[in-house]
Amino acid sequence: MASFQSRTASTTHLWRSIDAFLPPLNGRNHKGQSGRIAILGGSEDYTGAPFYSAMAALRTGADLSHVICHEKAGPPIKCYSPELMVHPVIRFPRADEDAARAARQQADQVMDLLTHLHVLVIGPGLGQHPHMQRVAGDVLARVAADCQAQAEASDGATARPTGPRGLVLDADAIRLVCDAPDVLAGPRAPRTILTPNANEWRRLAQACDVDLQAGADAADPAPVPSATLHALHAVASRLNAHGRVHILLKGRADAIVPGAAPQDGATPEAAPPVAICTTQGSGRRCGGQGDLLTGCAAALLAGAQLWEAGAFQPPHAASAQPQLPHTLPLPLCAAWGACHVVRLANARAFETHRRATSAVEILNALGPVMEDVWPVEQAPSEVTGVRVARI
Ligand SMILES: NC(=O)C1=CN([C@@H]2O[C@H](COP(=O)(O)OP(=O)(O)OC[C@H]3O[C@@H](n4cnc5c(N)ncnc54)[C@H](O)[C@@H]3O)[C@@H](O)[C@H]2O)[C@@H](O)CC1
Ligand SMILES: Nc1ncnc2c1ncn2[C@@H]1O[C@H](COP(=O)(O)OP(=O)(O)OP(=O)(O)O)[C@@H](O)[C@H]1O
Repeated sequence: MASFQSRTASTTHLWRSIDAFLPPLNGRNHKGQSGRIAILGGSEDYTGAPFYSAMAALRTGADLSHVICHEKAGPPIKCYSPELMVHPVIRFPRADEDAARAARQQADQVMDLLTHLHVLVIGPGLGQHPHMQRVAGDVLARVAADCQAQAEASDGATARPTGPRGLVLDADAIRLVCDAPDVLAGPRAPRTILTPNANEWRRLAQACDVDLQAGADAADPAPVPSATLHALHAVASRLNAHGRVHILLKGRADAIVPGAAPQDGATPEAAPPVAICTTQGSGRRCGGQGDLLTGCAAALLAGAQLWEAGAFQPPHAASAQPQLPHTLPLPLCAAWGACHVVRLANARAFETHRRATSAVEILNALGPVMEDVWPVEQAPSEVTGVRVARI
């Protein structure tokens, strides 16, 4: 197998791109304009995962965070935080009910909740119960089809999208893609970031008929071996040949690779950009960290897509919206940014909590880390000035 021709995006370029598309906090935008996120997950067994994901989205700067979950997961998640909007609309069908019909009806309810949202995360705590998988699979297929249809309808017109145009798929939602590898194949499919861990990656590669042993070289000194990057590109391209799907493989170094059809005779500059995140975390590897990553990625992807749509009021009344300094794919930047801040938050939480570090401490470190990495710019005088009116 030929070695994979890719170019690694520089950290500075990734950082600057995120700096440009992070929603400005200048008092000129209204609630929801900095990102409306939903998490579809949360089952009888797993209620922490969607909580971590939804809260991480808020801590990364999204305005509104919804959790759409199983009816038995709703009450505990509501008790964890008053900040989340929790919709426990999934319930197991009764014995006398047609299971497929019940799943379709519940997927209808979910679709209604997704109207006007920017990014949907599917997977945290979803579990493998056939009914949860069926509802989530139905929603995934419909979001993908709606996004494609809306994009086609708005070609040459100004029609506005009504559902999420970005997806983050994790954990048991990756099974949905393994079961239906064509679900995201459209040229205008939602921009999607898949975030498999090592197990999920093996399953996904197998479903896409990509051999992880091909070209493997145990002596490859790179943080992410060339053969792995090649396989990531092959899987992402199998899922979508138009560059709409990115895979973020989590591990000692995180690799983010876009899919696209390789071009014959492409110059090195035209090679697909990949992002590698080796930011120092800590040795602590507690459950829930992947869930935090999904929420961060969703918030950043929402910001990127809103920036692209020109949705933000510029920082100052007379200024224009900042331009992206580099032409890196937006999901690549969002995914790298999420890896970077979650690793930094892990390290920061570990400084205090050491062996007791858990996902909640990492969540609490996210805000300070965001401020360290992308400080909120000095607000203009029109919003900082305090005037006391004397009557
Ligand atoms: N508090 C919560 O509610 C949490 C719920 N979670 C949910 O739990 C469900 C199942 O997650 P699991 O963590 O069991 O499934 P995984 O597929 O992540 O792990 C299954 C097994 O593989 C092992 N494993 C994990 N990462 C590995 C790696 N890099 N290399 C080698 N082996 C590895 C694990 O030790 C485990 O025994 C998902 O729905 C997930 O969303 C998790 O996200 C953790 C937190
Ligand atoms: N060996 C490692 N060293 C350093 N960081 C790691 C390592 N493995 C994973 N990470 C980081 O932890 C984060 C979550 O990855 P992880 O593999 O734990 O996901 P997960 O198994 O899906 O998590 P969850 O417990 O939420 O289901 C990623 O951002 C990754 O950067």
